[in-house]
Formats: sequence, C-alpha cells, structure tokens
Amino acid sequence: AMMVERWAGFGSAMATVIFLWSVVQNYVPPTFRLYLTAWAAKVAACFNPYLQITISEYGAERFQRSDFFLAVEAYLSDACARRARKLKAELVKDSKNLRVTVDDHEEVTDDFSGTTIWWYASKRQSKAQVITFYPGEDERRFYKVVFHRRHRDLVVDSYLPFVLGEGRAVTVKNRQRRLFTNNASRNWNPYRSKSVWSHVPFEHPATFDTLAMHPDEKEAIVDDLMAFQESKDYYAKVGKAWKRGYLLYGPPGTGKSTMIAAMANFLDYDVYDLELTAVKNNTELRKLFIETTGKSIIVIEDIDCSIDLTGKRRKDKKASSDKDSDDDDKPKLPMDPEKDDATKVTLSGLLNFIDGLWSACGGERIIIFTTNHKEKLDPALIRRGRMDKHIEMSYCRFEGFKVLAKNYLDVIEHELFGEIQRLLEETDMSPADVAENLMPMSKKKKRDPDLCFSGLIEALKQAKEDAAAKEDAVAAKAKEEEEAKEIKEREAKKDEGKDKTSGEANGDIKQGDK
Ligand SMILES: Nc1ncnc2c1ncn2[C@@H]1O[C@H](COP(=O)(O)OP(=O)(O)OP(=O)(O)O)[C@@H](O)[C@H]1O
Ligand SMILES: [Mg+2]
Repeated sequence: AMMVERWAGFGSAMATVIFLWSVVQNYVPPTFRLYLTAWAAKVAACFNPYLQITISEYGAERFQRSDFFLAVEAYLSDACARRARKLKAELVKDSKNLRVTVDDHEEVTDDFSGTTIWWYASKRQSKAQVITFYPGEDERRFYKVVFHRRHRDLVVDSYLPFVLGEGRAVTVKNRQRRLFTNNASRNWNPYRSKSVWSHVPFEHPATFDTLAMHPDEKEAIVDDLMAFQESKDYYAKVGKAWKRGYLLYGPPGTGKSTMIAAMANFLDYDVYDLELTAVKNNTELRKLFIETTGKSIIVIEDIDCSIDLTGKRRKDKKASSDKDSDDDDKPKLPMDPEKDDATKVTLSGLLNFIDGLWSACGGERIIIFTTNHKEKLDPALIRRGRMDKHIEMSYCRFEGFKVLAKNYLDVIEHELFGEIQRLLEETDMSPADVAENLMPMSKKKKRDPDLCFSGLIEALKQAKEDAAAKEDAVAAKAKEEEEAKEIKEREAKKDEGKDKTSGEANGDIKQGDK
C-alpha cells in the first residue's frame, strides 16, 4: 500500500511539473522561457554536486578523430579496462596488439590522488543528414568523465593532462612501427595513396645485444641515443631543432644497416629509408622531408653512390656532354644532360634537407648516412652539427666475435678462442663473414661449436693467405708501374733533349743537359 501511495505521490508531482511546463511553453515569452530554463538548470545544479566533461570522437576538425579522444581511449583500455565488465576487442590498424577497450554504455571508475572519477563510454546518432561511404560514420562516440564539484580544479588541471600524456604513451608503445620508403611503384594506382612515402611494418629483429662490436663503443652509442631522446628541453633551450645526425662508415658487411635497425628498435622509432636516386629534384626532397613524422630515423644508405654530391663530378659530366654535342648537332632531347642537371638533387638541396629551417617542424628525428668510403664525401656534408657523430663500423675483432659466438652458438668460452683471437687481430674479416661461419645451414652440423669454430679458423687462414697474395700482387703491380713510369720518363727526357738540340741551339741546352 505504501508503495502505491508513493507512486501516486510521484505521479501527481510529475503531473504538476508537466502542467507547469506546458504553461511555460504556451504562455511565457521565449526570452523569459530561456531564462527560466537556465535558472532551472542552476537549481538542479545546486542539488547535483557532480560535474561532467564530454570528450567527443570528432572535435573541431570534423574529419579527423580528435587526439584527445584517442588518448582517452588508449588510457582507459590500458589503465581501467581491467575493472570494466563489458569490453570490446578490436584489431586496430597500425597497432601490433589486439586492443581491448571499454564497451559503449559501460562505466568504469578511476582513482587519481585519492579522488574517484567515473568514465562512461557512449555514443549518439549524428543528426546531420549526410550520406557517408563508411559504415558507422553517422555514429558519434564520446567519453564522459564525471567527478565531484570540489575536484574540478584537480580534474581539469592535473587529471585530464595526465590522461592525455598516459594515453599518448600507450599509443606509442602499442603502435606497429613502420618502415617507409619513397621508392615503391605507386604508379599503377594514382588514387590509392597521396603520400610520397609507402610503408610496411618494421620488424627487424636486430638489437644492440646482437650487434657485434666493442662493448665500449656500443655503450657510447647507446648513451648518445639516450641523451638525445631525453634532451627535448635542452635542444629548445639552446635553440636547436631536436635532431641528430650519424654517419656510419666502414667496409661492406660490417653491420651498418644492422646498426640502424638496432637503433630503431632501441628508440622505438619509425624508419624512413630514403632512396635519393628516386628523388627527382630538391623540391621533391623537401616534400619528402615534410611528410616524415617525429620519432623517426631517416636513412640515406650509400650516400656516396646516391647522387652527384661534388661539383667536381658534375663538371666532368658537362665536359663530356660538350664533347658529345660537338660530335652531332642534333636538337636537344628531353634527356639532355643540361636539363637533367636542373632536375637533380644537389648537394645544397641535401644540406637544406638536413638543416633547413623547415627541418624544425616536429622534432625528434635522427638522420643517418651510411657509406663505404667516407673520404669521398664532401666535408660540408659531414661536418659536426650536420652529422654530429661519426661511427666507424670495422672488421670483426675478438670482442665482436665473442658477441657473435654467444648469439649464434651460446658459447662463452672455448679452447679454440685463443687461436681465433690471434687470427682475428691479424686478418680483416667482416662480421657478416664471421657470422656466416657460425651459422652453418646444414642439419647435421647444426650448432656444433667445435665444427663451426674450426671452420671459422680455416676461413680466417684462407682470408689471411688471400690478403697476403693480394698484397703481393698489388706490390708487384706497383713495382711494374713504377718501372714503366721510369722508362717513360727516361724516354721523355731523351726526346726533350733531342727536340731542344734540333731546335734553337743556345744556353738552354746546357741547362737541360745538366
Ligand atoms: N656487427 C655485426 N653484428 C652482428 N651481425 C652483423 C654485424 N655486421 C654484419 N652482420 C651480419 O651481416 C649481415 C650484413 O650486415 P649489414 O647489412 O648490416 O652490413 P652493411 O655494413 O650494411 O653492409 P653494406 O655496406 O654492404 O650495406 C647482416 O645480416 C648481419 O646479420
Ligand atoms: Mg647496408
């Protein structure tokens, strides 16, 4: 009976409210009505101590999902999803893990310095009458955060920025890192991608642990990278763009490319592999650079082979083209070298690429050049400040070998190590060749250290012999050349003498004879 009475009371109260509302609707002028509504909201607020903030999926830019929404989503799935009962799992683009998030219309609580905060995931139907191509496009999802009035400052000034930061960190941690290249054939479908870069997932397994190198050098590089990563404020303070350049040089197979992969894995960066020969001109180079994102390594491999970096070589080319045009007076073809030059990437274009003004957009970029011949590079290109650190990757010595032996065969000590050490100090063998000997591709021999090490010793001895033979050959050739030169010089002198005696006979002859 009490229940019925209470409901009746509730019903009559409701009826009164509805009656009053219809009076307001019909007889109160609109301006006053607005005022009344605001006032009613205020009255309600007096009794409801909770505030709410909405974070919608599409913010001011209608076509791009709001950064904050994505950060909240990541934060909730990382920190609070465990406490939710209704979850949803998705396979998300650019993320390497399944993403489990709070389902729509579900509530989770969070705790921030002793304060309880409620989150609601929800969605509403968009009212706009637009036809879209994508399913689900007319739904607008949003998150609502609810908290007590007295925590307003805490939530707005500390909690929400905290969520943003945490969410971004989670996104970075979970993202699938990518390897970009500017040299993919995109021509078959011009509509597919407007970006100048195309990408694949970056999954190179190299790390600094697997890199054969002297431990001290390795540590120095790791140290440098860590210092770079943490010095955002420092770079800002000294007024420099937040980037760093490395030059990796050394013979083939010494681990330059592997080192880049290890760096990317260590820093958790994307890799942009820039193929300079595929870049038409400086403008395109600039466009490529602008489209790179922060937290990335930009790599130009074999920089000495990529373009005419030196003015000298360009002149050579011009001289030869002049000769050509002397030979035949054909009209100039589109392939004309003059024009070709104008549409090429130049050294100055590349220097601009590295430290032009617009290289400051974003930040946290590492630029790496690799080369087999450091001496061929223009000094301007590799001066400090552009290429801050020059790293020599060299032949495998004993320290490097120990890393490889441990990695490939799980061996830390072995009776053959002494001999290998001696041979490695005397012989230049690249880590790639050493590794090849430690990784026999045969089932029977598989992972037998004795066989592998004796095989390596054989290979080292062979390499040593070859090197000696080569040296002998080089010496012999040099001697031959020297002799030939001497003979030539002698003959030239004789000719000179003859010329002069047959020419004017004066005091000069005596001088020449002397
Ligand atoms: N320092 C090293 N540590 C571990 N592995 C190495 C090292 N150097 C080379 N290797 C092995 O040798 C192979 C070739 O190495 P990498 O491609 O890095 O050489 P590179 O210096 O880039 O050569 P190139 O100058 O020809 O480009 C790799 O697959 C790698 O496994
Ligand atoms: Mg390489």
